[in-house]
Amino acid sequence: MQEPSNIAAGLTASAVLRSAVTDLGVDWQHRPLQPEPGLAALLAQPALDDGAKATVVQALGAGLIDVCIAHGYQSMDLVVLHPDTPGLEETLARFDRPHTHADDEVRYIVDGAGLFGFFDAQGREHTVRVGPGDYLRVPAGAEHRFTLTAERRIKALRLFTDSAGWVAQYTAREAGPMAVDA
Ligand SMILES: CSCCC(=O)/C(O)=C/O
Ligand SMILES: [Fe+2]
Ligand code: NI
Repeated sequence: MQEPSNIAAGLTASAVLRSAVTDLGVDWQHRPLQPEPGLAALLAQPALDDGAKATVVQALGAGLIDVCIAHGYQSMDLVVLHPDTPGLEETLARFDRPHTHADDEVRYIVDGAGLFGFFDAQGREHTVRVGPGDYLRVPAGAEHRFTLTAERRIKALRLFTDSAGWVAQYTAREAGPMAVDA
């Protein structure tokens, strides 16, 4: 049984993190995921073929139509990363360096977990661990980075205004490796 002081400390830390991330313009919500059994079975698979990815987007994308309308997102896809993803570490190396994007970075996590780091004006990093049901919208130009937890597994819907090229523009910030045990 946690001591009340620890519970209070935990709640305070969470509120401080949420406040810091929100102050950076990041929209961080929890939208509970309630997949029907067939979809849950798909999400439980490590890898998905294109047909299965399209099924997931079709089933869960409708729940995000409000943000598509509010922010003009035109397309959606599903990113699937798992331990046997070819070139996984090289892919992660592209995103665990502080960077920005010319477009919003919008992710709805539907399986697995990930870690986003956000940098404030004082150069402090605020790390958010996301899991199923977590929705994040990182506004264009907001400095961040991303990696996977030790589980090396995530499935996330990605919403785009323009999916022409999801390019990371690296900033000059020096940052050590992200702690993956968050
Ligand atoms: C799970 S999204 C893959 C990482 C990515 O697209 C990005 O830009 C992270 O900052
Ligand atoms: Fe990014
Ligand atoms: Ni939930």
